[in-house]
Amino acid sequence: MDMQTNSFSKNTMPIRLYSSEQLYAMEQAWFAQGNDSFGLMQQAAWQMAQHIETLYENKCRDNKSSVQEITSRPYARQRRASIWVGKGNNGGDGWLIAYYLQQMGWQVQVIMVGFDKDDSNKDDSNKDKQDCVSDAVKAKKTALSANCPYRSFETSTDRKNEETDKEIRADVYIDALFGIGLDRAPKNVYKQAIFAFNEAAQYAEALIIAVDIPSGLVASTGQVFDRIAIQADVTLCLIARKFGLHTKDGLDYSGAVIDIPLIPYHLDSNELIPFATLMTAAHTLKPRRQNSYKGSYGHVLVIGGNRIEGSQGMGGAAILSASSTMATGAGKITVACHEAFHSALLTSLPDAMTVDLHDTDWVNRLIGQASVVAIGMGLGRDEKAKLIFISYVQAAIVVGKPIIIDADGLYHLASLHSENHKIIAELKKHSATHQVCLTPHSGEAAKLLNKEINEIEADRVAAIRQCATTYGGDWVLKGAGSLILEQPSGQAHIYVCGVGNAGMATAGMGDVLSGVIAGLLAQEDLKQERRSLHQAVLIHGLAGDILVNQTSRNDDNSLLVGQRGLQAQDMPAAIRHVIQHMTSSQIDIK
Ligand SMILES: NC(=O)C1=CN([C@@H]2O[C@H](COP(=O)(O)OP(=O)(O)OC[C@H]3O[C@@H](n4cnc5c(N)ncnc54)[C@H](O)[C@@H]3O)[C@@H](O)[C@H]2O)[C@@H](O)CC1
Ligand SMILES: Nc1ncnc2c1ncn2[C@@H]1O[C@H](COP(=O)(O)OP(=O)(O)O)[C@@H](O)[C@H]1O
Repeated sequence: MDMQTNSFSKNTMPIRLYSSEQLYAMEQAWFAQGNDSFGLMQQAAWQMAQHIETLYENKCRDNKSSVQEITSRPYARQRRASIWVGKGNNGGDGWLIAYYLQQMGWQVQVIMVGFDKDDSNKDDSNKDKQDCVSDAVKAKKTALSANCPYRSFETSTDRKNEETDKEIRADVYIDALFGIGLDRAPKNVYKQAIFAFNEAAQYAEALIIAVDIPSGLVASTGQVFDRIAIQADVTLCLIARKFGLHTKDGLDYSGAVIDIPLIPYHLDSNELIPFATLMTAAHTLKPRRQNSYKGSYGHVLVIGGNRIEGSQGMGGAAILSASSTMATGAGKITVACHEAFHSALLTSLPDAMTVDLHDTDWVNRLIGQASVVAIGMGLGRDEKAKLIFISYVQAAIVVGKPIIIDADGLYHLASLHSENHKIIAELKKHSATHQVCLTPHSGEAAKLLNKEINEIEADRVAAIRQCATTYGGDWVLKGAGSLILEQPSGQAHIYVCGVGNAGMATAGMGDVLSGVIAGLLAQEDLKQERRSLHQAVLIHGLAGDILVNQTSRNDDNSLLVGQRGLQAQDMPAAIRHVIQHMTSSQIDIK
């Protein structure tokens, strides 16, 4: 991969992401080479303890109100850590962190969650002989032999009325309840413990550290069940980056992620193919040739913006898409929309040419002339719109054009799939030799796969893979941490978009994305990866970030909008800004 990128964020290198299964496989491969599993746990915990101390010192330093306290005494009182442990190896890490922190002079308290009533006093020598929990048991014994204070977590029913909370009010709360082994919703004592942990840590205004992954977050999917998860400030990620930290709920619960690599898995010649790749920087764009003209940068045909009799119009979708296309630098654009919107379109985008969406002869002729066809944005879902969709997609296939399908186009595609319409197979065949990009959100993906939205959300990677297998082409599954699946030579690779923000959760943002994709694809002077689908998604996300100032160098404050109130119509100006930075020398904006 060409690593020349232009960054609007601190980390510019792509980051390989892995699933729980891959993480376990890495560990096993390491142990199979004769390396000791408890030794690895000790290393992990020791390094985490060091990080925790540094993070806490940094927090104190950054916290202006405590500056005096800090300067007047390095540690006037002992630093205090509350470490919540589960029964698995993640809990094992927690016990050892307690052990090392205590050695480093911290006052620690371990809160055991899910242990049997008398587990705390039990001699674990028998259990020790069992393989499944031996490292965690050894870790616990290590901590107990050093007299680390501990107690069992008390559920609301266990707790006696007169008893007050016995927990220390800690400076740092450490979550070692579940790691990558979490495979179902935390219930009963675990659920209560997670809520109690969050509440206690927030009340104490403490630093919240998650060991490996916040408990409650599923490493392979980024899903949190019913909002039951530890809300971390920092996640200390062991061995390799977990996919779930960077998409969906992971973005809300993980905080800053610090890698603790531990084993040299990347040096292994049988290296695992990553589950996905996290991208936060776009590829730099080369300047245009001086001796060029509009035809050198492609002609995009946007087909959408319909008005269905008796219902509302959707001209805005086509206008937003077209404006974004032009903002990326496409040479020419024609919009095939309902005649009722032509004047509105020309008022907001005089650069565009227009044609009546229902004038099939003209539109078919234009499909032959265009470099890229983007169809579906505000196209409408009625039968007439469906027939138009079929006819224009077929025309684009016949003349061998790249096709982008979004919004209502995806709706028709889903319905055509359920009817076994031949266009599905034709499109798939076309996608083997031409670029076909499809951009559903979870609701649209659910229709395309004939599933419920929660099934899509439960495993977005599986969903995007299934979309690609069923329909062919390259895909974006939109949302927080959008997934992008590209299969340039038949081999699917998944990217996670590491930029973008919740301000972009507004109507019309998807239309903007389809415009960016079309605009890049049309510019054939750019190399393949510079007009790839993940590049388009990154530009879209970076533009959204510039508008809400999630970049360190937002030198054009006139663009600033903020998350609430961000509108899709703000995007073209921001896209131009991003493209301009990407075309000049590398700039670090965060
Ligand atoms: N020696 C090692 O094997 C190492 C392990 N490491 C740590 O080990 C962790 C993985 O350990 P484990 O595989 O033991 O997994 P966990 O510690 O995440 O716990 C898994 C256990 O919890 C149970 N469980 C899962 N979901 C549950 C739920 N919702 N409610 C109740 N119980 C639930 C599972 O059935 C299983 O028994 C990593 O995340 C990492 O923190 C690291 O120390 C690196 C070295
Ligand atoms: N929370 C978020 N974080 C990052 N990006 C987001 C977020 N919410 C929405 N987006 C992005 O905004 C766009 C919204 O698209 P879509 O839902 O199709 O909107 P519409 O149909 O109204 O045009 C997608 O590219 C999506 O990834």
